[in-house]
Amino acid sequence: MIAIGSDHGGFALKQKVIQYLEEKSIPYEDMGCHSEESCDYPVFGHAVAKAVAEGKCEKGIVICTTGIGISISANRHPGVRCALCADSVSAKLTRLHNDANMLAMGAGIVGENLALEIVDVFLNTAFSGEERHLRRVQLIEKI
Ligand SMILES: O=C(CO)[C@H](O)[C@H](O)[C@H](O)COP(=O)(O)O
Repeated sequence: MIAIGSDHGGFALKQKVIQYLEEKSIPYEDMGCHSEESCDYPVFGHAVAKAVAEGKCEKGIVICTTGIGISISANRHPGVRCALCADSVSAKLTRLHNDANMLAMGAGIVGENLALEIVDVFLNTAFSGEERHLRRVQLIEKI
């Protein structure tokens, strides 16, 4: 199950990502927002991160205008590793190396086609599991 959320700045792109998830028959939970009316990105960053941190959803996708505020919010949750990606190489490497469990994107930064490519790579790349990467991920959690 993928948790997905955005603020008003990411709403339109969130709907495109949802369309992609539906086309691929990937189950998801839309945690809002539900229109382009102005709202506050931390509300949705926290909601998606909570679902991931509690294990209710395997991964999360969050979108705001820059992707910055919503990723900062998500990364306050222990156990959440939210990667802000604007290219598919970063999306691949953050799965392989960081075992990122959340993806953040900026709707004002990436276009629709690139965003869907990033989502596709993020969801279809497994953590490498290599010892050095595992050790570093464990060190992230050990603050
Ligand atoms: O990018 C964002 C946070 O990092 C948000 O999506 C907002 O768009 C941004 O903070 C600007 O706020 P505004 O209310 O859309 O002017």
